[in-house]
Amino acid sequence: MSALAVSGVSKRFGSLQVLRDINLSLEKGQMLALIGRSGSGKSTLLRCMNGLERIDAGHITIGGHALSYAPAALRRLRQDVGIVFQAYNLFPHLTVGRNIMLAPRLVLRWPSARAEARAREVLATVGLSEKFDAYPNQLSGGQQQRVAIARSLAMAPQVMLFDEVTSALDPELTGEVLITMENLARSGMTMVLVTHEMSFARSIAHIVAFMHDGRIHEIAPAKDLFARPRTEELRRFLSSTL
Ligand SMILES: Nc1ncnc2c1ncn2[C@@H]1O[C@H](COP(=O)(O)OP(=O)(O)OP(=O)(O)O)[C@@H](O)[C@H]1O
Repeated sequence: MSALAVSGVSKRFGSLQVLRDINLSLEKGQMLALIGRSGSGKSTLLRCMNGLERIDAGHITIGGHALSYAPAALRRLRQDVGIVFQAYNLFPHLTVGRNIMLAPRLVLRWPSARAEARAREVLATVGLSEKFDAYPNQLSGGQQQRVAIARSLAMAPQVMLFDEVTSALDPELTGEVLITMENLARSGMTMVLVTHEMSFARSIAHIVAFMHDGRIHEIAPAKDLFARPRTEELRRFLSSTL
């Protein structure tokens, strides 16, 4: 059974067709990178995967559950699918630990001690155990992004989505987020990431999908896609990113 399956998905915003007949499937522990020009539909596809955007046609299945928009099903989906954005959106007035404990406390209604234990566990996963009592403004951008990842992990998702998570970071901080994501992949997490950084996609993803005009134009194992682009569109895109 796939950890994530997308079949025949289409989506339009008014008269603009943004996604056209998207099909893909990921096994547990696989990492997919979505690449392509600005406006090709990458973020929209990612947002459809956790119900932030509604699809017009097709099906999305996560961990065997079909996506539906009934409120209870959406709540369940948001627990199963974590999403991390370019902006970390940590609450500045709460410590790192409290930021991470918030969703388990409010959504899962966990008692404080259990939420704290979970927060310490996921903070260790991203290599920031010693920052439990720090405030976000005492951390670097890379550290804040790792806290944002930990905050998502606290809900024990089956799939993690990353939208341009390194774009706001200085290049020297990108590496630490990359290591965190590689460790997650090794632990068996299924992941989808949107990125403009080809070196990031090349070094971290198992599978890369090139989106063009709302379609998956090429999809292949990372090493094949970059070494042997099959279409003129991908060749042109890759040379524009050099
Ligand atoms: N909420 C919305 N309402 C209307 N149009 C939208 C909305 N969100 C996105 N779009 C349009 O859909 C198209 C695809 O946008 P999307 O953000 O998915 O592209 P992208 O490939 O992720 O681009 P980028 O790399 O710039 O983030 C664009 O033309 C965009 O302007």
